[in-house]
Amino acid sequence: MRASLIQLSVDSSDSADERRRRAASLVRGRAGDDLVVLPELWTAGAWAYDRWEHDAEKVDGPTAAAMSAAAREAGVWLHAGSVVERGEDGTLYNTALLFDRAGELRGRYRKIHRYGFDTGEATLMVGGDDIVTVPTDFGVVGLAICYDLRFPELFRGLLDAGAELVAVPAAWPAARLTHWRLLTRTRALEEQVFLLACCATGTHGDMRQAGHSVAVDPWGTALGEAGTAEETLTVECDMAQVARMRSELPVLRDRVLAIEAPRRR
Ligand SMILES: NC(=O)CCC(=O)C(=O)O
Repeated sequence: MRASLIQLSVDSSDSADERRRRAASLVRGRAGDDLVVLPELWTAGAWAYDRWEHDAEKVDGPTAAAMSAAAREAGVWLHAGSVVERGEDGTLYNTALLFDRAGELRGRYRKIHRYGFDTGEATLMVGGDDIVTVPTDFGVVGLAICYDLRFPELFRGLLDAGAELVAVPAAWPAARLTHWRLLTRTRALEEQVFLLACCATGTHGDMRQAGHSVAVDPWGTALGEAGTAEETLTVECDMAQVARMRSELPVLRDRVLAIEAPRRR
């Protein structure tokens, strides 16, 4: 299985329309890949809160239309990162979209954990409720977004729902690159999944993005890691490695599901 992570630059110097055109053209250039992944909120900008009301769109809005067409033209599964979704009642969500090779929307995940500690996303958006996995022709894909990386219970839920690969679009700040590196490897290793984490680069909302998109295998080894410029990282994933590792190092079998709280003396 061949996957590409398109590490887009999301910079205050260009517009959502320009980025949409650029992303569509980069996706069309990935014919022959099985899966292509884009970053979090790459149209509006994950840290450009002042753009969200303006750039919010319905789940079948302009980003979905452009990405569906690009997926179909390239014949790839496309994880189109996430968009600022405007729900039926006007509520905003951070929503990831997964299209199949025919451009059909096959997965939609509303980010469960909102970043901001009572500011930004945590106040402007509503969190989702559902764990989402999608069967594909190369394995079961689980969906998570950026800050979700800090919550292992979501990844355990994705594992229990059958995930063999988790795609994580992100807009992680450069200042916390150490956390990004640790968490991406750890989530892949603990769930014994491939983890494809596609981060934005560039600066918007005064926040410099980390870049360093990474593909990690179930052993916790990075198959490839991007730098800090806009670039496409392409890796080969041997999906059979998931079953092999789960059988050769069967730690998941040793889970104790009901751990009692320690007794106080
Ligand atoms: N966009 C995000 O979810 C940011 C997460 C973040 O900055 C962090 O967890 O640290």
